[in-house]
Amino acid sequence: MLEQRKPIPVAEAVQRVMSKEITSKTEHIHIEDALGRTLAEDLTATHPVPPFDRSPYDGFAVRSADTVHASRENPLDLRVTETIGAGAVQSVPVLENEAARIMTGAMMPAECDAVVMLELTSEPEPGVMRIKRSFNKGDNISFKGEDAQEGTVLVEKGSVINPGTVALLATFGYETVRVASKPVVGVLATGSELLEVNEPLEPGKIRNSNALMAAAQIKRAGAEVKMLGKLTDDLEACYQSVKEALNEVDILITTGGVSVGDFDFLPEVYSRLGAEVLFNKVAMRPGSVTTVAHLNGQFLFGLSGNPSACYVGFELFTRPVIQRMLGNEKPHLPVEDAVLGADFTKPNPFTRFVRGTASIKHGRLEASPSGFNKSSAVSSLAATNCLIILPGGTRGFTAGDQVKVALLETAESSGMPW
Ligand SMILES: Nc1nc2c(c(=O)[nH]1)N[C@H]1C(S)=C(S)[C@@H](COP(=O)(O)OP(=O)(O)OC[C@H]3O[C@@H](n4cnc5c(N)ncnc54)[C@H](O)[C@@H]3O)O[C@H]1N2
Ligand code: MOO
Ligand SMILES: [Mg+2]
Repeated sequence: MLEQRKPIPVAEAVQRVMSKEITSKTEHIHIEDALGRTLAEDLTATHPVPPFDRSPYDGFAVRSADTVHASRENPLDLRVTETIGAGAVQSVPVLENEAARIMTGAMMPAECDAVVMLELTSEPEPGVMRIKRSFNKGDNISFKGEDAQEGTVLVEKGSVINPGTVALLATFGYETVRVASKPVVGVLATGSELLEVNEPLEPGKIRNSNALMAAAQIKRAGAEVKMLGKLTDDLEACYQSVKEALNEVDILITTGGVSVGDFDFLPEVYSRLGAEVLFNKVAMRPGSVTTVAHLNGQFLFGLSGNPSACYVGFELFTRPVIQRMLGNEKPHLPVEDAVLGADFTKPNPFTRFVRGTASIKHGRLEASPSGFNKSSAVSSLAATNCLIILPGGTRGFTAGDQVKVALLETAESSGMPW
């Protein structure tokens, strides 16, 4: 008798995966390699920024008290002590009725408390500057610590390093930074019908697109890929390869062979390995046969062979595990409200994750199915940047309906949205 699988709701399936202990490792990397990696330590201001009071303009540093009576009718002449360029410091004190010529970014002379822009001055004679108005204490100064105070946490652990974060790392002298290690995700495709990408088609065969698609998804999710090749539908070979693969990777993805066919051997492989099968049927389309097993702290994602089902299974179940291993407290896809841009009339008892294209139209998010919509579809995946979530039930949906969409190509993440 064929085993009857019991479908569980998507939220419960995700919960079963995420409730396992998911640990992360960290490593030190060079700042030049930091873009896109995830901080494993808080980025703290190790000194004030700016580190000293400095001039924001090319001009003159003055003592404001000297300028109190300066006006158009009563211009004030100050003797210029020296020129201080950025990187230099004053070499002589600025005494009463003196000013120092100073350039943008240069450290303020200790005795001065205001800066006058070059454009507001004239030079009645060499070595003398003239102003026609008064200045207040603090005018035109970039104050020590105005940008960041020492000890402030500027970027929290778990954040993805962007160019701005890199600027801060450099500012505070982090030549190396502690980041989450990228989990290594192995990809093993199963199926006797599979050809290599460079092989010509033959009757009954297709090229192995899932493995490279999954590899791209793994990279998009922030992890490292280990391509483990493809296998024919042979139980012994599948068992041996999966077993060996587990020694080489943090997470293992297989594609195909998880349904109930005569050559779907993954269920038997999990059983032989003694792995705990968290679920083998999810109330969703596509990807209902997605199976997740767990063995000695390692996840085995048995993604469907059907390309669209494989794609969706990865984004719902594998991505959050990768994100959690990268230290992300909100590891799930962000889900937003959108307006359905086209009819989708075919009802389904299971929740549908329709591959869609979302864009901002007239100030609101609109999402339409991105093409051919079967679980086996590959052609609609290129235009996919979201999954349109259509709840299961007896009715279809029409253009203009309010729907939820899970966004795939944003750096945003969310807490449990299902
Ligand atoms: N009697 C039933 N049959 C099927 C059921 C079911 O519940 N009862 N479920 C269907 C659903 S839903 C799906 S999804 C598929 C899942 O099948 P498997 O995950 O076991 O995958 P395979 O049988 O190995 O292949 C399915 C399909 O995908 C193509 N494929 C496989 N690998 C790749 C690859 N690497 N690149 C591109 N395409 C691939 C394969 O040729 C098949 O066409 O089962 C249904 N059947
Ligand atoms: O698992 Mo299948 O993808 O539901 O269509
Ligand atoms: Mg099958």
